[in-house]
Amino acid sequence: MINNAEAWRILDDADLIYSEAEVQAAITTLAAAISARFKDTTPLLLSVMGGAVVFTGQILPRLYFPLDFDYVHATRYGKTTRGGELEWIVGPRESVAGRSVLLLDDILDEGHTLAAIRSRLLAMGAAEVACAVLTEKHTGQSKPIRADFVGLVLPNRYVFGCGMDVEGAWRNLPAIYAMKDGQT
Ligand SMILES: O=P(O)(O)OC[C@H]1O[C@H](OP(=O)(O)OP(=O)(O)O)[C@H](O)[C@@H]1O
Ligand code: HPA
Repeated sequence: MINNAEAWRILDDADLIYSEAEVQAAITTLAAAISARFKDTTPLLLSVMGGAVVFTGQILPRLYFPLDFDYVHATRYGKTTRGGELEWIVGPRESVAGRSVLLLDDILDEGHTLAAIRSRLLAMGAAEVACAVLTEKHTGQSKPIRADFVGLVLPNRYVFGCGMDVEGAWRNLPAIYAMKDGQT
């Protein structure tokens, strides 16, 4: 991980994109939309670790329907700000067969992570796979997947906070920041 001084420098230089209050309002709105869609379904919620940890913890108590909960762990950015090959750390368990699955993640960026997870779940027999993301980045490029539920739209910059890390740091911030242009 980057050192303490570097982490503070990145935060000092960053631009606030969404305040904590805006994030909380978006999660409340998302929770209502997801609850309306799944109230008769009892889906399996799968949190995509580690970035989804904050979003998952904040949205779960606002979801008003019976659900099963589990997680997968996959990464393709590691401690960098550029995506690479997807590395599986914990895959889905066999119990997804026949289930309606809702993936929760912090960010849909280029879309390769959620697309790969969805493919693997469908290959394991999941009946349907929907995606809810706290944020989606407007990359200007086509993506291999669409999210069914999107909380907040992001500019095409490297962001951090609310579960999203910059070189391992600052997942714990309650608001969302963008790194100063040219810093990545
Ligand atoms: O749409 P994509 O371009 O594929 O990027 C999105 C993914 O990138 C981040 O994960 P990361 O690989 O950084 O691992 P992390 O969850 O441990 O931060 C994030 O949590 C998403 O899962
Ligand atoms: O902009 C980002 N920030 C943090 N993590 C990410 N994973 C994909 N894109 C990003």
